[in-house]
Amino acid sequence: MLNSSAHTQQWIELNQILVKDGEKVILNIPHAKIHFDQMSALIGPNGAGKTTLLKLLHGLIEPDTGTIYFSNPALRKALVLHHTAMIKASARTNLALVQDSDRSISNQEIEQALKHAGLAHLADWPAQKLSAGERQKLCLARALLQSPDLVLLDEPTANLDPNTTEQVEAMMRQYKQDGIELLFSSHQLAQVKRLAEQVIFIAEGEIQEIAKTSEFFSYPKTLAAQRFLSQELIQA
Ligand SMILES: Nc1ncnc2c1ncn2[C@@H]1O[C@H](COP(=O)(O)OP(=O)(O)OP(=O)(O)O)[C@@H](O)[C@H]1O
Repeated sequence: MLNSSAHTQQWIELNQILVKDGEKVILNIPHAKIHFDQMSALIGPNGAGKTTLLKLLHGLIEPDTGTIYFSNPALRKALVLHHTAMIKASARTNLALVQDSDRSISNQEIEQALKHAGLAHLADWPAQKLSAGERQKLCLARALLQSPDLVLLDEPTANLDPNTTEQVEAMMRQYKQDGIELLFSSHQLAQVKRLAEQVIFIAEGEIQEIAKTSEFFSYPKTLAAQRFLSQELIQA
């Protein structure tokens, strides 16, 4: 049984989860309980199942078998995927799309969100012309407008330069300070050490370890994690 720290309030419990594509098993999680009082990072090799797990936790995809329990069934979740499509319209219009699903979001809140994301000067700019970093900030702002309790982020700073990475990380820290729980996937282990208090390590579709970040990097328990980390050290 995989269990993250036991003294927390919000958690998600996965039981007998299988996600398949035809005969191919993409996720196989007999049991895991993930607590969300800490910023959490989802790490693992390419193709391990990180994006699929984020989509599953969000509810964007259903498991083939198994159940997912939330400590709070009304938990509001937002998902920021690595490549988010933009419609051919301004940054403001793309942000305002959230009003389609939540009519209570005011135009004033849209303007505030643009400002907080540092995008006020680009509000009328075509979204397709935004840089990767500006797009990502827009996606984070869009997630925040949904008043989520938990934000799931898929590689939030992939392809971003160090300065923009820092800005996105600052937004993530701010979320956390505002009481929003965060789970992000990343291939940047230095970033994971900087931001995350808890690591969820996944390999070959299976959650192998859930541990405090410092413990995971100092004393990885599973062979899969030891191999993963030693390869990273060789590549560094
Ligand atoms: N819609 C899909 N249909 C079929 N197979 C899929 C689908 N989505 C993902 N897969 C497969 O599931 C496995 C896990 O993919 P996933 O994108 O979740 O991994 P990941 O850990 O996020 O990878 P990466 O680090 O490379 O982004 C891969 O083998 C992938 O090819």
